[in-house]
Amino acid sequence: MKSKASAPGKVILFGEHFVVYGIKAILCAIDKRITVTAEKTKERKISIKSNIGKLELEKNISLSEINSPLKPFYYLANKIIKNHDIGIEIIIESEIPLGVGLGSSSACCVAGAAAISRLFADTTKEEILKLAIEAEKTIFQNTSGADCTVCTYGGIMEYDKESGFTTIESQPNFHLVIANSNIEHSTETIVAAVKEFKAKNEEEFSTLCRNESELIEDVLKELKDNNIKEIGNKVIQNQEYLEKIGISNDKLRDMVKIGKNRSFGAKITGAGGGGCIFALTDKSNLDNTIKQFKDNNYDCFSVKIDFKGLDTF
Ligand SMILES: Nc1ncnc2c1ncn2[C@@H]1O[C@H](COP(=O)(O)OP(=O)(O)OP(=O)(O)O)[C@@H](O)[C@H]1O
Ligand SMILES: C[C@@](O)(CCO)CC(=O)[O-]
Repeated sequence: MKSKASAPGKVILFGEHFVVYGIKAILCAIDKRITVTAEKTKERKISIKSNIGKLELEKNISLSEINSPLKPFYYLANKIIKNHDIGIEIIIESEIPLGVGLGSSSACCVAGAAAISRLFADTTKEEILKLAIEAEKTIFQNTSGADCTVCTYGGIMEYDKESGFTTIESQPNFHLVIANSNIEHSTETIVAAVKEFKAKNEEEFSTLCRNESELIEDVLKELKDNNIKEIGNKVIQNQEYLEKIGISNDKLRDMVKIGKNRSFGAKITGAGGGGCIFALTDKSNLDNTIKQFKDNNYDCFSVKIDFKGLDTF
């Protein structure tokens, strides 16, 4: 028997990094997915295959001995099958570029947790999310949990570490144009750099947290009225806060400038340091925004909000 699950990637619209320190963020799932297939095998091994590599190991190996990006899958498989006299084969297929802020790791953890656990039981989304966050912590200990949450439930939501998520019901009709700097980042490293910035600039950081929090409350109001122009202005404002905490660079700044030319606003999304920016558009300026990026030789594509979230089949 095979068990298959897919989960979407994500874009953080507002509040990355600050969310790690308890501030609310607004994020949405996007229509690019990772699909994981899991199958029980007679050979008592855990075998994982993906476009980024392969891993085949016995059960019950200590995680500290595993130095592979496929570690979250090993963690999930071992946790779930360790007391069963079987092995497991896991296959990963991805439409989400890796390490560029679009939530490839969370989509992997959510789809992996669902595909593997559902070989044995009808796990709920809540149980799957809990497993996925545990798995993500094997590569990124300090995760706020925001990414796995939106990859599980889909749609657009507000999220904070303490209260979890609330779905935003207005279902805005955005088109997001994503431009990729093609500079890979490690989320863990950038989050650690922000922690250092905070330690050296406590006062400035708490002012920025307050500003971000106010900005997010304003955006939540604008979302109710679908006021895309004003939301675009808030995107521009949020980018300024990200500049201040040091997660931007010359290439990202150039991309944001180009993105702003025709769209309602543009900013980094996710950890930064490299990765992607998005430009907020609707039908009226989608094509012109894409053209701006292409004319300047930047890789770009448009995405829409995914309202489905985790899918199992
Ligand atoms: N196709 C894939 N196959 C297997 N594992 C993958 C794949 N894509 C992503 N991953 C997992 O996700 C990790 C990349 O996570 P990272 O947090 O650095 O980037 P991201 O999730 O794309 O960006 P962000 O967290 O900023 O949204 C990889 O090291 C690997 O563990
Ligand atoms: C940078 C960060 O805020 C988002 C990464 O996609 C980290 C996190 O929320 O875990």
